[in-house]
Amino acid sequence: MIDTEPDDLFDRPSGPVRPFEFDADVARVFPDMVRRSVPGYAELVGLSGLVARRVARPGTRCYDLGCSLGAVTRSILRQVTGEVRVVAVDNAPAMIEGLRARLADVPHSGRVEPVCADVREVAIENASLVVLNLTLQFIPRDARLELLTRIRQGLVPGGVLILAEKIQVSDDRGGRFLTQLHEDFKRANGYSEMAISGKRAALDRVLVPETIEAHEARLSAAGFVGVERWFQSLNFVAWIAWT
Ligand SMILES: C[S@@+](CC[C@H](N)C(=O)[O-])C[C@H]1O[C@@H](n2cnc3c(N)ncnc32)[C@H](O)[C@@H]1O
Ligand SMILES: O=C(O)C(=O)C[C@]1(C(=O)O)C=C[C@@H](O)C=C1
Repeated sequence: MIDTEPDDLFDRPSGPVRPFEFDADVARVFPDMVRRSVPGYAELVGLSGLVARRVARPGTRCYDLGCSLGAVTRSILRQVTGEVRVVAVDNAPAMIEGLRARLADVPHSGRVEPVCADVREVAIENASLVVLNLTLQFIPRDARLELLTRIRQGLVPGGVLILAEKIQVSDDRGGRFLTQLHEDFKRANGYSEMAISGKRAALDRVLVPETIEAHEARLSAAGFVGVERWFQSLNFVAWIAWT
């Protein structure tokens, strides 16, 4: 088992803001970063495996799009036995390298196909499950509908999409409260004020969140006939969408 290193990437004053990138430094600390930054992350990953168990059919594929180090891929492997392949896609070479290393001692990892590519360039075919866990938010906004439409077209009958995103909250008291609580969550997990504000600046215009309403309207526009919001922790929301 490969350990994660502690995330201290934003703990030093860094001069001009550099846009956030999924480079080798982020890949090295990613498990610690995502656990301390995304409330409910472990639960979401575990539940995604249970969704896979329910929907994956022998002879089909599960896609983990924007797989990072493969937490969702491993969750699927833990829950789904039998003839199901998992296609794990990320365009960050350091993430795919880390995924391969983490699969080395995982049972049934021969069923995983790691792919280093842009998710917009990857064919989605014969899919019983597609997972976009905290990935769509990094895709240019004008490319999101086309990606979701291709995913919907690649699903077999009964197949589902799991979409999980940081959401844009409204600029009212309730929305501001969620944002403050998310920052409290980071503080409670040991992030400094400098780290919180440094990362906020680096993510600006890189992670582009949208409202719950915008996501749900786009899922319908992409042709999904059923959309269920099944998970929310502060300003992180997940949907299941089916054809
Ligand atoms: C927040 S991480 C996803 C976390 C991961 N799904 C998990 O559950 O641990 C976002 C990932 O999406 C990847 N990514 C962003 N844009 C991408 C694109 N256009 N194509 C492929 N991967 C992309 C990043 O490299 C990064 O690893
Ligand atoms: O919103 C933040 O501050 C985050 O850190 C969120 C987030 C994400 O949602 O992907 C951003 C970058 C890292 O990948 C981990 C978590």
